[in-house]
Amino acid sequence: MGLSLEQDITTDLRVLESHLDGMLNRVQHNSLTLKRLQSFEMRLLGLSSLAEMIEFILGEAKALFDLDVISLCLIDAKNEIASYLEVDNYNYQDREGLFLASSEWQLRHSFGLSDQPFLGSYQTTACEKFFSESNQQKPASVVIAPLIRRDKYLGSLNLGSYHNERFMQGMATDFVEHIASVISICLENNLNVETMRRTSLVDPLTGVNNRRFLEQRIEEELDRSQRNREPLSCLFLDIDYFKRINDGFGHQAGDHVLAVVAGVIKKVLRNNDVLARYGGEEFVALLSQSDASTASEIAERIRLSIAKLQVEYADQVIPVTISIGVATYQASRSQKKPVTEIALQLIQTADAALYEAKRKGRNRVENGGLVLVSESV
Ligand SMILES: Nc1nc2c(ncn2[C@@H]2O[C@H](COP(=O)(O)OP(=O)(O)OP(=O)(O)O)[C@@H](O)[C@H]2O)c(=O)[nH]1
Repeated sequence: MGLSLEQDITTDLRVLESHLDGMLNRVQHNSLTLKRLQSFEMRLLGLSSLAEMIEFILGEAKALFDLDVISLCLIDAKNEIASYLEVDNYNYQDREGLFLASSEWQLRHSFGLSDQPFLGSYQTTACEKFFSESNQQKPASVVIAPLIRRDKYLGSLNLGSYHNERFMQGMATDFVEHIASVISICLENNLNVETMRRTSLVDPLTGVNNRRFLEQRIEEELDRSQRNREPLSCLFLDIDYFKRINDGFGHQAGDHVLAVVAGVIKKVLRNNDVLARYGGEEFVALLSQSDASTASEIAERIRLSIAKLQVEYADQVIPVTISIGVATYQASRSQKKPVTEIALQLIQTADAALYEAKRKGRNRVENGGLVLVSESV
């Protein structure tokens, strides 16, 4: 009797011990998960661009949370996200796991998604939209968590596992809801920052960049041109007799001409060239990897395209011409100077060439040549 009681107690103790071990393991596991989550959040909050944020979520979260598949769907009704990413040279169209949806309803309708995360088995018709990578194995169970901020639906975070039991209906969703809410805050913040960054550097009338942007970019372009020993050309463009257009057709017609002319110049330039409205009816373009003769050819193409324009406004046709001054910085043939000094020289030389073009009768291109040419070369 005494022995059997002792045996019972020993067995109970062993069971208790193993329960305790199990609990300790779970506590350790949870504390590790919590630490990982905190570090994920801290790093996420420190990111300052949309592209960085997308890369971080798609790249790091998969390993961090031991997922087989992850994707991010962002609502981009006004095509803003696409244009921000494009400007940053982020190849969003080929980024595996990133989807831009044109409307909130596209998601809500296709999935019947409420404000709560969906957890459960992968269902082809419903889930395909969120996990539609070409040759990738489809997940067996998924979580689709809406990203919502101030009642606005921003997209969804989609997690998948090849194991059927990883995400099952009825499981607690606090963890994923928490991550989704932190991502939503970061997404909203980054979108606001990107919008502010662009609007403060864009001229609202013409949609091209403003002088502030040019002043930032010209130094970066010169740095690059020095590093790669490549030429950089600058065009100074000014609409001819613009005052007459304003006086003859009205200020609004003048505004319309400015926007049309900016559009034509932009069309002739390459995507990576810089175009900025410098002042009233003046524009400056920076052409990377373009020597003096290439720059003159491009300027001539712009001049011709504008001379051929038929700008229509309020049933009237407004004739427009433009004069262009060209200047080129050739790293291999120039004196070593700080980029701020080169920038100033480049713009001043192009401006002086423009003045020549005006003096010689307008609707023409004048080339001011190379800046800061070194005597020793
Ligand atoms: N409509 C409109 N006019 C502007 C804007 N900014 C500047 N202007 C006008 O642009 C005109 C520039 O005139 P001028 O500097 O005399 O030069 P111009 O008439 O183009 O003559 P040239 O440059 O010598 O061929 C001025 O009448 C300005 O009021 C703008 O945003 N919209």
